[in-house]
Formats: sequence, C-alpha cells, structure tokens
Amino acid sequence: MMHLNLLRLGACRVPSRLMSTKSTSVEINDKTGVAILSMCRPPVNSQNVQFLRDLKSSIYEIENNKSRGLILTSANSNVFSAGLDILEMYNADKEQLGTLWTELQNVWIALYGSGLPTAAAINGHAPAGGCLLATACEYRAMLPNCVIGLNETQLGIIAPKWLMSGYQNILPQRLAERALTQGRLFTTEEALKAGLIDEIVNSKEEALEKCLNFIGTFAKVNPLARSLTKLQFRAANIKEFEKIRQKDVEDFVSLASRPEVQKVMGDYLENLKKKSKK
Ligand SMILES: CCCC/C=C/CC(=O)SCCNC(=O)CCNC(=O)[C@H](O)C(C)(C)COP(=O)(O)OP(=O)(O)OC[C@H]1O[C@@H](n2cnc3c(N)ncnc32)[C@H](O)[C@@H]1OP(=O)(O)O
Repeated sequence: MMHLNLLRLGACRVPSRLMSTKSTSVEINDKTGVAILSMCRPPVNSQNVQFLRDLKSSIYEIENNKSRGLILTSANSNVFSAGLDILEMYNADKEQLGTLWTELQNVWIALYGSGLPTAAAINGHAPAGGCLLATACEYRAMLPNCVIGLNETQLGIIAPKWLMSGYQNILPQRLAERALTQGRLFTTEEALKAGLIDEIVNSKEEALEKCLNFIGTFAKVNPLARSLTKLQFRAANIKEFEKIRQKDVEDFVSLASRPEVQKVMGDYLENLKKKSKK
C-alpha cells in the first residue's frame, strides 16, 4: 500500500527544473505545474537558427511533460525579443535564409498550435518576431515604456498571412490592417488601449503572477476540452499555414535575397549599431 502511495506521489511530483538549452531555460512552478520558459540570448534575444531550434524543443518538451501551462518570458532585463536576427539575414545565402525562416515557422506553429494554456510575460521590447511570439500566446502582461508590434514593412518586407494571424485574432481588422501597413510599434500604453496586451504590470514578478492567474482560470476546466476548443479557434489559420508552408519559405528566400531588400536590412542594421553606440 505504501509502495503504491509513493508511486502515486512520484507520478504527481513536478520537477522544479525541467530543461535548459543554450538559449532557453525552463522552470516548473512546484505548486502550479506551470512551466516558465525564459529566453536567454543576450543582449536582445534576437532569433537566429540555434535560438529558434532551442525555443522549439523547449516548447515541445513542456507540452510532452504535461505541464499545466506555459509562460514565455525573457531573461534579459529590457528586451523580450528583438525578432529575427538581422545579422543572420544580411549577406546570407539562400540556404541560410531558408533554414532561418523554416525554424521561425516551426517555433510559431509549436507555440500557436500548443494545446496548453499559454501566456507571455513581456518584460521588455517585443518588435517583429518578438511580437509574433507574444501574440501566439493567449494572454499578455507587459511592462510600461516598451514597444510591441509587427514593423516588417519598415524593413521593406511583408509579414505573410500566418505571421499576421496572432494580430488578426486580437485586433479589430481595421486597426490590424493599418498597424501592419504602417509597420507600427505600439507603446505599452497604446497596446493596452488597442487590446494587443491584456495588462500593464510594474515588474517581471507581477507579469509572471498575472500570467499564472490567467492560467489558473482554467484549473477547473477539463484540459482536453479546453485544448480542443482552443484549437478549433486556431484550426483555420493552422490549416492555411500548412498548405503554403513550403511556398512561404521560397517566397521569403526570394524576397530577402533581393539586393534592394538586403540594402534596407544593411542600412537598418547600421542605424541600430549607431544608436547603440550613442
Ligand atoms: C525579409 C523578410 C523578413 C520578414 C520578417 C521579419 C521578422 C523580424 O523579426 S525582422 C527583425 C526586426 N527587429 C527589429 O526591428 C528590432 C530591432 N531592434 C530594436 O529596435 C532595439 O534593439 C530594441 C528596441 C529591441 C532594443 O533596444 P536597446 O536599446 O535595448 O538595444 P540596442 O542597443 O538597440 O541593441 C543592442 C544590440 O543588439 C543588436 N540588435 C538589436 N536588434 C537586433 C536584431 N533584430 N538582430 C540583430 N541584432 C540586433 C543591436 O545592433 C546592438 O548591437 P551592438 O551592441 O553590437 O551594436
């Protein structure tokens, strides 16, 4: 009998640390069973191939370990994620561009298509690919004085439909269209007003607490029913994405390797470097 109880206890025990990769770490909250996935690629969590692979494997690990929910956050102090690593897109050959885009797709589908409750504790700026990750989640709490948004058109590039899905799920159509065509970055305060985020918080701890509270709202809901209901809402976007997945990589490679797009990226990078030296 005692042996059986121990086994039962063992089955319920939630480890306090699940897994780390080079650029992610995962901790499980002992009380809640919720996984906190921290991105840690200083200084700005820019998304290169390795980072995206690490993120994808952490998301699947959390899903497979039957955690009760996933909170995505950053280990860096003022940036959630600066989006795709422009250094890996600038002067890159077609194969490198294709691999980078494929890995971005893989992370998005892992997070957007996750059956778990997902929340983003946005403890810093979240432009472009950073916004993509945050809007793939179901709930967002964000620190003040930061920016979030899909600014692709500012780089002379187009966000494909799947990349816009998170935005479209959250924002009214007219606002989403205007923000995407402008390449607008919302301040935290503007993001709250637009409904792009759910709460403004004063610290990372508070952001994590709000995310935990959100995930806690499902405590009494059957997890399978919850997950299938969530995925019904997302099924059309996921199906459409799966249909164009390969073509989307080809389109990205063709666009990103154009000399004029490379020039915009080079100038953008140079401006970033100039700004950071000031
Ligand atoms: C062709 C189709 C492509 C379609 C899709 C694209 C999706 C993308 O995700 S494109 C990436 C777009 N990202 C951005 O526009 C964000 C650029 N970064 C920023 O605006 C700022 O860095 C920040 C607001 C995120 C943070 O500002 P902060 O003042 O804290 O840091 P900085 O001094 O600006 O940066 C520190 C350091 O990091 C470098 N860096 C910043 N962002 C990127 C990036 N996305 N890729 C590569 N490197 C980046 C920046 O140059 C600084 O480097 P140095 O210290 O070496 O000068």
